[in-house]
Amino acid sequence: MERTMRTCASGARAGGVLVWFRRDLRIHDNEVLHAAGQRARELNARVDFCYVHRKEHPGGGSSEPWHRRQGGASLAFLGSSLVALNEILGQTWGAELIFKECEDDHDSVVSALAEVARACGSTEVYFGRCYEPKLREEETKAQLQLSKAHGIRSRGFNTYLLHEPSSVAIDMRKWKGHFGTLMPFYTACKALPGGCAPAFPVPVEMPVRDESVARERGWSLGAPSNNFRGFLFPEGGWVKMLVDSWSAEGDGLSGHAFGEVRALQMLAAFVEHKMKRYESSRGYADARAVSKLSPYLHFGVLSSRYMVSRLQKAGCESTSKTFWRRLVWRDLAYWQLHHWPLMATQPIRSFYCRHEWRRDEEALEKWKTGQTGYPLVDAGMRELWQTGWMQQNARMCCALFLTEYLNISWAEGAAWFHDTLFDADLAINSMMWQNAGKSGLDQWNFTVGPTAKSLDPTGAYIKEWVPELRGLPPKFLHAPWEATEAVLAESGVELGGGGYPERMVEVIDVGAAKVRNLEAVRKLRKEAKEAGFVDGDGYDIIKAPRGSCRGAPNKGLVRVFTRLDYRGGGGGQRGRGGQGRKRGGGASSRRGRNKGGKQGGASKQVFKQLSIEEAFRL
Ligand SMILES: Cc1cc2nc3c(=O)[nH]c(=O)nc-3n(C[C@H](O)[C@H](O)[C@H](O)COP(=O)(O)OP(=O)(O)OC[C@H]3O[C@@H](n4cnc5c(N)ncnc54)[C@H](O)[C@@H]3O)c2cc1C
Repeated sequence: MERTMRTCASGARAGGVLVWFRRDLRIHDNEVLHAAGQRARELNARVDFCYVHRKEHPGGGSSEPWHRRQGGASLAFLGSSLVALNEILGQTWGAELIFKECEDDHDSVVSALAEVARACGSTEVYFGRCYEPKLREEETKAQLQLSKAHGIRSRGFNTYLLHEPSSVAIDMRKWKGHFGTLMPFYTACKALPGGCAPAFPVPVEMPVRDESVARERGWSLGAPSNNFRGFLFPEGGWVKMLVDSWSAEGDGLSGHAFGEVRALQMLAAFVEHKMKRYESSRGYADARAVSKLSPYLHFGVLSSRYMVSRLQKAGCESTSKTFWRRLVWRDLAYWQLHHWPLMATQPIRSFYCRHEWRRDEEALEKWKTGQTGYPLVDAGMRELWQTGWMQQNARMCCALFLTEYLNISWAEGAAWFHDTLFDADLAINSMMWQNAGKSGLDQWNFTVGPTAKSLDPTGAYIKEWVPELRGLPPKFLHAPWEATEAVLAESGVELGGGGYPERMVEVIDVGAAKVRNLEAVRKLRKEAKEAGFVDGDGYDIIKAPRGSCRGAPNKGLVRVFTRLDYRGGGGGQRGRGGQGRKRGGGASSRRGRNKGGKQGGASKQVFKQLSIEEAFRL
């Protein structure tokens, strides 16, 4: 990045542009910065930069202690990213990031913005659009009130996604398969005019002020970092452990662990060293072939559009089709959130709200704290707690353990992940947990069982996160209960008592546990069938939200993928004894699956008897 210090000509008139950073905490590929710089030059004025922090995290709302609050871990990542942003603004243009804290309501955000704008003499506010329902609402309100009450113009830009969610509609005249999975979405994205816009370079010049507005007013600045740390890390302990675990992440990379410099270095290192191995090795829990870029993407420290252009140059589409589509999955999650704004808590297949989940606080707590007695699950959950991150197949393994084996609601799991993940992302987390709970658009057609060796063939991952088992010979690491008393004694391993926990009683027989869950799903689907939510071929039917597709038959009633074992057929999953489908292990490619026969089938008859309103009131 080229560094240029450019201050505003003395005597510049008031009337500048305030850049309101949100989920675009970077200076590379940021259209907001280009537009603001250009506009300020037209006005012969200055650009100022601010971040408005709602005291409650946007995903939150609970009154639990700070560190348990929704989004707690990702809040730590946010704080560190703001420190890094302030540093890079200073280094690049000699600018500062004004940090303004306010209450957790839209009016307070608008007041804070207006106060900063007034202090800076800004008459316009430019920002990157956000796509979570609460944040969308926030910006709509801000634009209206800034204009009406304060005479401040505002402009939003898409700095976050490859495609605006509202612009993508699946063409059901051309797509004959299931609705809402990756391929029809990807096809719809590719059909959009203009495709994905090119990435913006870092602006060479930026008209910024000489003096510090924040210091004059006694407001916080990004630097010194204590301002953020004092606010965001009040308890040390857990949060400090998370931040330190990422700061220690070396890979020979230099600089701040959380800013865009690090993200760009990580992307370059991924392309050079890991991309070729992604197809074959992405499924290992030890993260040897994945990018670990998720928190940077979540907060917009890394631009997804820039990432695509970098991957394109590196020939990713042919080297790793799966990685090439990862950011399409990300867009798909936001498209789902756009159309199902309540999907963090409400099943997309609405009738799955009748699923009889178990309520069992003790079991849930054991799962959260990595004390289930299944080493792979416990390793994942402990890594999550200690680092705020877990590899995708490990996430799936832990998620399926909760939903399919313990029959505890996906919503409980989603809430815990949302609190403890560094990359906690309302859209992606909700999509994945809905799928794990079978109420999402894409019921997972596989299982990653709690003893699946494919994630950790040598047991090194288990050894790292479950130190109680380190002495065991590798062949027993996934199932220590299979070791004889003599082997346990020789290895210095104790099961139960003060040692590693015995398996939870309800899942000692994993086969029976899965059958319990299968029966619960079949029961609710029986009722759903009577109500007309299941078509003649046994597929679930949902009503496609307005704007999500074109040309859907049956007044927008569309068929969604439904597992074979739910439809009454044999095992709907490949693999035996809880093994993952294949080593690469993703949730995608189910060859032939999406060619799903005729749309609607016999359900047309059923729906004739029930009005749509009646059906969807159920
Ligand atoms: C139960 C569960 C919960 C999850 N919750 C989150 C979450 O809150 N936030 C989050 O970012 N990811 C979530 N994921 C998706 C995925 O596990 C992570 O994105 C990935 O593990 C992050 O590691 P990475 O950056 O090395 O991924 P890579 O494999 O290197 O992929 C690169 C990027 O692509 C995107 N991506 C990858 N997989 C997916 C996916 N399935 N859906 C959408 N985008 C994807 C992410 O932005 C990721 O950083 C969840 C997965 C599961 C099974």
